[in-house]
Amino acid sequence: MAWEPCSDAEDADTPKLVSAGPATRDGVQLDPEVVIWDESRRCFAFHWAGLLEPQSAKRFFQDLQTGAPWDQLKGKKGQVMRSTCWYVRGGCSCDYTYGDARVSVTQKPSCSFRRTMEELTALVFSTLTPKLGPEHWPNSANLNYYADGTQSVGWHSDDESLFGGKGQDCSIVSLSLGGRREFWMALKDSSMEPIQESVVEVDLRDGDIISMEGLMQKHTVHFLTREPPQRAEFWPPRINITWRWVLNHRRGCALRCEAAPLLSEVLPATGREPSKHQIKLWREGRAVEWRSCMECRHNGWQGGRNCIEEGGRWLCRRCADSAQSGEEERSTERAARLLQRRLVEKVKLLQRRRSLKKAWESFCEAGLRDPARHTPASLLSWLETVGEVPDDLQVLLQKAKAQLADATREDNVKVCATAAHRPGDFGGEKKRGQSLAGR
Ligand SMILES: O=C(O)CCC(=O)C(=O)O
Ligand SMILES: [Fe+2]
Repeated sequence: MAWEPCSDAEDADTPKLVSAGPATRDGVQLDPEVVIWDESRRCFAFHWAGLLEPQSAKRFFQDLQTGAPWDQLKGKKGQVMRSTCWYVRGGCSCDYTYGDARVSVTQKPSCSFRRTMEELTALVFSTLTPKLGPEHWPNSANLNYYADGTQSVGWHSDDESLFGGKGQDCSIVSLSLGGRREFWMALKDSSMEPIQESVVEVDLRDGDIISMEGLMQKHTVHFLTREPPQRAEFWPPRINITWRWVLNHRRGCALRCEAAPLLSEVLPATGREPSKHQIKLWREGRAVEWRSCMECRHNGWQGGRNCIEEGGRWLCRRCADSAQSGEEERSTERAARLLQRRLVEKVKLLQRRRSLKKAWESFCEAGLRDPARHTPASLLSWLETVGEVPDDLQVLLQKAKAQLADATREDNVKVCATAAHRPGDFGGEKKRGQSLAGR
């Protein structure tokens, strides 16, 4: 079964989703990609590429990398699986237990860590869901630090009773900072194992948000893939923050007796027409087999991942994409060049006004006054500061900013991809990856 609607449907009330925002940055609406819209199971997931702008993503990454009270989680053989940290806010003091780990609240988080988390929470939720008052923002966040590609999280659901996600709608909002990693979601079978054919693969990059809402934690599991140790260093560190709403507070927590309103009661109606069943499966109806990709031999899970047959070879999504993307890349480059030329001309034109010439010169404090030597991102940011982005470029501006942000991130990622796609002799793992308890 790929991901068909189920006959034993869940409650069909229109979902009230944090993801219905609508997310808005600088007055411009940012529409997510629908990754999962399954009304029959009440499962919803959305992806915003680059919701955080690269400069703030970078600053928050640095602040958290050095300032969060990380605890290393170790596997049975003593290897570091990842580092974690649990943050509570708004009066909640609950610990978080999952698998065989209990993540205690840091007794006295440093002022600077608290400040960073509060600032980040405010930035993310005022952008993502501007209609939701701060009093309804999530009261907790789980943070993960992955030092390289070997560190990951095994298949699991965040279905602990703390969040009530087995019986009622439960929203989780996840922010990625730093290196790109692959995030997989799948329907789970009766033994909590992922159903391989239903695996949905998403690349998460710096500044991206992915949400899981409704009954995702009841029906699905998710996973952050691991890269083989031979190429671990090609995967830059990544931080992930998943905000959650603790509903069932523990004994001893001041919020235990407070009847918090259900998030669904305070959220505005979705405004989104209930749509057809929509699952982002990359292979578009083509037959898949679970096997080791013949190109990259990525270890995926249980020795493989979904692959399609391409010219007699079985390739994973990433390798099939790079086999087909030559032409696409050229047209993206061409579009970027045309945009750059247009922006240069605009800046030159504006410099004929004395006040704007001065503004441009002070913007170019490092001495690069020739607009042609600036990147489109820099030209755009100056045009924005002087309120001179032409109307017809507004939409393009947002798109270009996202693309440029992506391209900047891709610089890093290209290094990884080159290495990751180098055929190697590191065979897929034959053993099962991580168990749920060992996540
Ligand atoms: O790092 C990620 O993207 C996933 C983290 C996660 O699933 C969790 O913290 O429960
Ligand atoms: Fe999770």
